[in-house]
Amino acid sequence: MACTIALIAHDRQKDEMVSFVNRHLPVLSRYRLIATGTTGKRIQAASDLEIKILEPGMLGGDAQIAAEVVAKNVVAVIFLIDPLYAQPHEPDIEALLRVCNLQNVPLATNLATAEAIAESLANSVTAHLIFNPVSGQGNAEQDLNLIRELLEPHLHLEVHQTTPDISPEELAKNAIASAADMIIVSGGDGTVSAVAGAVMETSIPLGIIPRGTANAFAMALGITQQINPIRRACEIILAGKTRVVDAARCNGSPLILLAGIGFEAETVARADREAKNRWGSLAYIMAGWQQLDQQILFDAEIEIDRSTQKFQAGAITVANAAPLTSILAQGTGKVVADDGLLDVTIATAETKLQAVVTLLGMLESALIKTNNEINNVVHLQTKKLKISANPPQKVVLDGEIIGTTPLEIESVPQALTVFVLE
Ligand SMILES: O=C(CO)COP(=O)(O)O
Repeated sequence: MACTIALIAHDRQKDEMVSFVNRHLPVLSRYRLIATGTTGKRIQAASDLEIKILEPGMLGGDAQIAAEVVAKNVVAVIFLIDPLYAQPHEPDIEALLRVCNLQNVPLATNLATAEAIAESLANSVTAHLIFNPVSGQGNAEQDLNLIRELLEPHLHLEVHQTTPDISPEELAKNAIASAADMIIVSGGDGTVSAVAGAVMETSIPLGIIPRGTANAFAMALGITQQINPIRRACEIILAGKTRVVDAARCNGSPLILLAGIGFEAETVARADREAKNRWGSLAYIMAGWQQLDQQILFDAEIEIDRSTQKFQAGAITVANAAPLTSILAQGTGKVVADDGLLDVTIATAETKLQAVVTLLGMLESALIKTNNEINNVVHLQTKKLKISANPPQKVVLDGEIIGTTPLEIESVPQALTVFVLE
């Protein structure tokens, strides 16, 4: 977490420290702040800044800050020293100054240098990385070290790891609240979707470092590759080129890839964690083969613009973005991620002609397309729709089962700014 600033002032410099902090609130609020005991309390009383207060300097506070510097957590130390007074804990002060020099951490011991550091921090980029350590099949510790090695020389990186108790969405909301210049998510599609849900409509650019099983969103945007995917993703983020793409909401949850009921949902439900670990993305395909001859039909009802149509279906997918490999979403070819439309693909039980006739009533608000190569598959595009099924069907949303039908899905055009290759 090399995104911490340490604040320390000797007694006759404390007023100076308080007014320095108040002058630079917008910059300082973007960082995690730590301070020695009395300094921290003075700053807290004079501002709304969140600050971690350590022991008073005299009781080892400087030594605690030195330990954070050694742990590479600190991006700058502002230490307003009293040059006219000898402190009883001089050895601790010397140790702190020494480790800053050893670790090459910017260190201000007077106000003029503190101002120069504040100006430099105001011009630097703070990135919050939301990292899911249990995504995919790689070695999470090695992956995180590589990401830090690649990104930290260029931006102030604050790393937040997801745990069973702390969701990626919660971490993303905290990052937004601390005015992050960019948010980077590293994990599988579920983690990317949760973070994107918090980031959508904020205009904070989103970097994606895919480390999941399928990485479908990164694939759909062309920002992943087989060889060195982490290195490639970091290079794309550092290059700074962004693209604005759509997102969607499904029953109030974020949707960046697709919602599926019937075949797609049953397939995901079958590809359990053990299978995914063993087979990687093959797990989805294998589960699909098993599902194919067991798929039962259901009565579906689709509502678009208050017009409702009923038919028998085996699978329905509603895609915001989808890689070319996601066959069921690609009714007529490429799903376009920035057209403001959802791509709905319906595998019906009837002949395609009958299905098109059934759905013709929707033509006013939805565009119906068909692909001659695939029988019984109808494709349409719309901004929003409702789907219900009888019997109720499992629903998969961006790779995770979220419950059962009914569904209400709405496109949120131009909701996400994502770092991309071109
Ligand atoms: O003595 C200090 C640093 O050496 C400052 O400590 P306090 O912030 O607790 O006064």
